[in-house]
Amino acid sequence: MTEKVNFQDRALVLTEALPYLQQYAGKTIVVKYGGNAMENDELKRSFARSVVLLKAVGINPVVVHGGGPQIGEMLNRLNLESRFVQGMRVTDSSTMDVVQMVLGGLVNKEIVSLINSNGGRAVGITGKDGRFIRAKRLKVTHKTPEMTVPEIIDIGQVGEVESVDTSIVEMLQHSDFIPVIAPIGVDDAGVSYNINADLVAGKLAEALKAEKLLLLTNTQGLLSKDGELLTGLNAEQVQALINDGTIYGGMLPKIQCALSAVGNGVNTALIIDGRVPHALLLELLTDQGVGTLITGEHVETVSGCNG
Ligand SMILES: Nc1ncnc2c1ncn2[C@@H]1O[C@H](COP(=O)(O)OP(=O)(O)O)[C@@H](O)[C@H]1O
Ligand SMILES: CC(=O)N[C@@H](CCC(=O)OP(=O)(O)O)C(=O)O
Repeated sequence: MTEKVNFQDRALVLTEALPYLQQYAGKTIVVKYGGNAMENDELKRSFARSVVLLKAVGINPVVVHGGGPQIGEMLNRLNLESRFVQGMRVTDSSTMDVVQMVLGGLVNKEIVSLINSNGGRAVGITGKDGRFIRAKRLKVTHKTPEMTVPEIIDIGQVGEVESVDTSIVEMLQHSDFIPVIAPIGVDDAGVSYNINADLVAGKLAEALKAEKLLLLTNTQGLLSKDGELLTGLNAEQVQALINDGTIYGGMLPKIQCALSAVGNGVNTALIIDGRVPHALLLELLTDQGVGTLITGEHVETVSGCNG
């Protein structure tokens, strides 16, 4: 009897997925997999299986990964310092070497292998491949009320995305591969740039005209100072939360790229908890959407409904 109920529950879950499968069939979903959401092997495996499942049912996932904690760990092993300014890693040339080793090598190939060993066909690239992510040096400034002009802070080889050539990603998608992208860009002179992975995911989602941008991180979503999930915010309210320090560090580029993406043609952006096993499937294919939804009009909390 118990078994019968279980089977019925499973069938219900599958039928519940039908409208979402129909809605997302053939659509591109850009998934940013944050280094903080890669907590353990089981979570990484469940992420890879979710990505493979999405591809198998006709959705086009494009993975952009981070790896901030993994870079930090390697810098530590090499006795090099990790320093951040406004959420961006200060990147001198030795740090850039480590960033390329860890993001383009270790992390990228681990995700590729996990997807492949779970039946998918992933290809890992950085923005230097085919020079598809053109970058320029990110200008960071700082101004206190006492200062008349902002001071420029040199944070080294940190880049922002200047343009994205989508042809290599589209070629992979059309050949049924799953692109797995490390956030490294290059300029005309061949200089490499360390780019925050949220910014790459946002710009790529815009360039690909993606249906959704999903940012998987290690919090439930955008939180207030009391740890409550935030709801119903517009861009101005978000700016106020940045000014009063509620949004800081790694959440800054996340919320900014999400707002930019939905302002530039991506239907919705969501910040979701990547520590929940199969968070991707829960968000996309069930009624149990979780996290903070960002649309053109406002930022809201999704719970019990799919954004
Ligand atoms: N208002 C906020 N709500 C949730 N997290 C926040 C907020 N402000 C700052 N953060 C920080 O942002 C972090 C997520 O960004 P980050 O560390 O870069 O993760 P990821 O590796 O997933 O990109 C959270 O762990 C938290 O420390
Ligand atoms: C400029 C800059 O800060 N780049 C990031 C790139 C990795 C990243 O963004 O990783 P997460 O998504 O895990 O935070 C860094 O060096 O940590």
